[in-house]
Amino acid sequence: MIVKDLDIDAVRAGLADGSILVVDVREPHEFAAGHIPGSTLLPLSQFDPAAIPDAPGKRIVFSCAAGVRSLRALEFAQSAGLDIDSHYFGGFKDWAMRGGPVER
Ligand SMILES: O=S(=O)([O-])[S-]
Repeated sequence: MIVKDLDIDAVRAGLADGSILVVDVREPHEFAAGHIPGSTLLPLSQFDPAAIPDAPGKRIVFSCAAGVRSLRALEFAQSAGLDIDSHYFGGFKDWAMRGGPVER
């Protein structure tokens, strides 16, 4: 499996220049309580690689609470033959702890 661990600076930069789409694989209630602005929800519990949004020109970056489920999502996506290799290893906990803006 190929894994690129992105830190908060890489995620912030990618969101700022529009080069990434953050796909949040937490559960809906976690997403509703707060998420990274511009991220989209695709819970790992119902993970369907075909449901990963089509984001031309953007790199898909999985994110969860603390990097465990996002790694699983990478595994599922790569098993399905998708060219997705990046996750935010610190996840939303890191984002919120470091003062990243939170959307509800
Ligand atoms: O979201 S998590 O699986 O890292 S706790």
